[in-house]
Amino acid sequence: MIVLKLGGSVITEKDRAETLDGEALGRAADAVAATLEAAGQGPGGSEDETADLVIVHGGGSFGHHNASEHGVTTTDGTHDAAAALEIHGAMKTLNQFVLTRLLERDVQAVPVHPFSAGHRDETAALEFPTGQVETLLAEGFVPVLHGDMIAHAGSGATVVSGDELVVELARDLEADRIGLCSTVPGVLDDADDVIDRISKYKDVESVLGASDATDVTGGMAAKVRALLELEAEASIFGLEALDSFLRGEPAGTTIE
Ligand SMILES: Nc1ncnc2c1ncn2[C@@H]1O[C@H](COP(=O)(O)OP(=O)(O)OP(=O)(O)O)[C@@H](O)[C@H]1O
Ligand SMILES: C=C(C)CCOP(=O)(O)O
Repeated sequence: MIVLKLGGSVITEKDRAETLDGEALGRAADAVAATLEAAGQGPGGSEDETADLVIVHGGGSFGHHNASEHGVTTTDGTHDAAAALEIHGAMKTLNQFVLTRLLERDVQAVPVHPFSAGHRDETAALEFPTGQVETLLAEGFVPVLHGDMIAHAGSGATVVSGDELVVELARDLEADRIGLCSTVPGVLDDADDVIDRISKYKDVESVLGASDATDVTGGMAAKVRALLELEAEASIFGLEALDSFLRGEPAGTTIE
């Protein structure tokens, strides 16, 4: 079981509103298709083995810009349905691009829109039932989720990041491999070298920042913090290492 996040910073041009990075998305889709084919789920595969894969994608220049304009974050919500729908709509547009690129490569990708599936309680804890994802996997689909809006008790609707969804899914589905593919080759130290392993937040706190682009969900700092909550190891790596990650090889930074 692999849970893979395709970061919005990879598949879009994050500093230009609603602009896809079609080439990068195509490369990511190629890597996914090749992995499934090797495991027998693609057009040339033997179907003797299967590789369960759940994909989550982030927002990049879809979603973050809209959320920022409406002052909506993971903690500051809105009761304005039009604002919520605009943010959700931007994410669904990007989701459609991702699904199309995967379907073109015979990956049996189907959407799961988190706005219709989960909620946060009064303490902001995320409740995300995964029965639909498990059923889709068992039926041979590749569920494709995305950062989205989510009902939030007492705050209307807030943003849920793809990173939070990765953590929930990885825990519930007992993922063997968890990867965040981002626009950087890993978590970088203050000399811009990739940090090999991270086991404590305080060891790297001083080098962790937000995203360079418009981002309402906390950038690298939020990613590392979220992944450290998991018992299983997770990796943060760049697009050039996606093939290696999917093959089960080390990639980028390992979060223990
Ligand atoms: N120490 C660090 N190492 C690497 N990147 C860092 C670091 N500190 C801050 N960053 C920023 O974090 C960004 C990656 O986080 P970001 O949330 O933009 O990624 P993403 O998940 O790919 O995109 P999205 O949130 O749109 O899905 C990098 O592009 C960089 O600007
Ligand atoms: C901005 C929205 C709606 C989702 C952001 O998801 P992320 O890019 O994974 O943090």
